[in-house]
Amino acid sequence: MPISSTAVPPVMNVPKHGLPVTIITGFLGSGKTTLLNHILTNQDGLKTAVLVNEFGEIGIDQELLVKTDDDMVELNNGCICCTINNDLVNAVYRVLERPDKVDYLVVETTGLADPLPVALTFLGTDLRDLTRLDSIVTVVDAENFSLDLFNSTAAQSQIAYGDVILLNKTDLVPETRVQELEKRLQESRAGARIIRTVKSQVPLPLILSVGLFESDRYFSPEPESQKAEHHDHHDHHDHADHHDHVCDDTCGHDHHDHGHHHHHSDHLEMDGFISVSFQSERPFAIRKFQNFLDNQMPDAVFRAKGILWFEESPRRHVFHLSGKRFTLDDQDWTGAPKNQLVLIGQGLDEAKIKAQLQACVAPTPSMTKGKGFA
Ligand SMILES: Nc1nc2c(ncn2[C@@H]2O[C@H](COP(=O)(O)OP(=O)(O)OP(=O)(O)O)[C@@H](O)[C@H]2O)c(=O)[nH]1
Repeated sequence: MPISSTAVPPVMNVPKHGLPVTIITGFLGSGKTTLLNHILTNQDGLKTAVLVNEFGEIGIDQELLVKTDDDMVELNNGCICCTINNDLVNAVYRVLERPDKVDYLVVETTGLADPLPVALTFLGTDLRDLTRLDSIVTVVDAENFSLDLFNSTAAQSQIAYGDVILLNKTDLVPETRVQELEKRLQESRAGARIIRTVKSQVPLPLILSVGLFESDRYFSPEPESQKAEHHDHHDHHDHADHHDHVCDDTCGHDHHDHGHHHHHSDHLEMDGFISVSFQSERPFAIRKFQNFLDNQMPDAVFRAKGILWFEESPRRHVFHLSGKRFTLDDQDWTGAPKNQLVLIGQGLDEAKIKAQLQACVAPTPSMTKGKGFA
């Protein structure tokens, strides 16, 4: 890869320009964290810093990412998708100012993020001179994808701005479906490099340091293919230079009041998604949790992920649900066992779901005394 690995100069002399950046985007559960793990385990001597932005109060992704020294930088769970964002700018500065040289930066957005404002954060602030936006990589779930995905503007933008599109989870669908999706993706994002993957396994030279990002597309006269759809997405570097949190109209959402300060949850409500987070210091009773999954969890839950602890098992269980499919993989605990679970979907009744999950928690041993349990 064309990235130098020269001896580390003293911190003040580290050239701060030109850190290559790849943005990983893609809808909920498409395989972004899986891709990040693939990158981190195959980075081949490069020092890759990672910024992860999650939707939900609990950061599950940090539990799911492979550990590579101190390469991981977690970004707050605040939304980085809605406007030029100081949190993101500050996090990138922290990466640039590290004493040990970082060769590459990968930013994973939430599954509900529009990647364009994230890109504009790199192009429209002082970061423009310190970083080099290499490409936007969009991960698509071949099993759950549809072009009108939940009427989510973010989901559509993810496709529209992908320089590389990984058509992932191709193991879960027939070849005819893969071909149909390839055709549709090609139509909606002419010129993108589309790569079929299973478990986001892609040769890294195809996605990193590829120089596919064309900033001209973002700051010059509107490209034909995007004209109708993204009319508002251009010539916003003036706004960006202000580094403020006032939402401009770069985020693709349907804002009517452009002057107001805009909290991140507003637009997520527009797309109708909310997240419900649950934690407990006591394990679940496995049959109760099974009952929750089978009979109580609303169909509107599209994505769930968690680290689960069951009374009946000494293992740590990693739980994923995407669409209708769920998996439960077991591992050894590294820290003290506990339950951490995030559910994301449209129109969820947060209080009800929390109460249902609370009812899955196994009674403390003292409560079962005298009831016939050993
Ligand atoms: N069968 C199959 N499962 C996959 C594939 N890629 C990822 N998965 C699984 O899909 C689930 C979601 O993957 P993640 O990488 O966590 O997805 P994500 O895009 O980071 O999810 P969010 O951060 O919630 O948006 C996990 O259980 C993965 O193991 C694939 O190609 N095939």
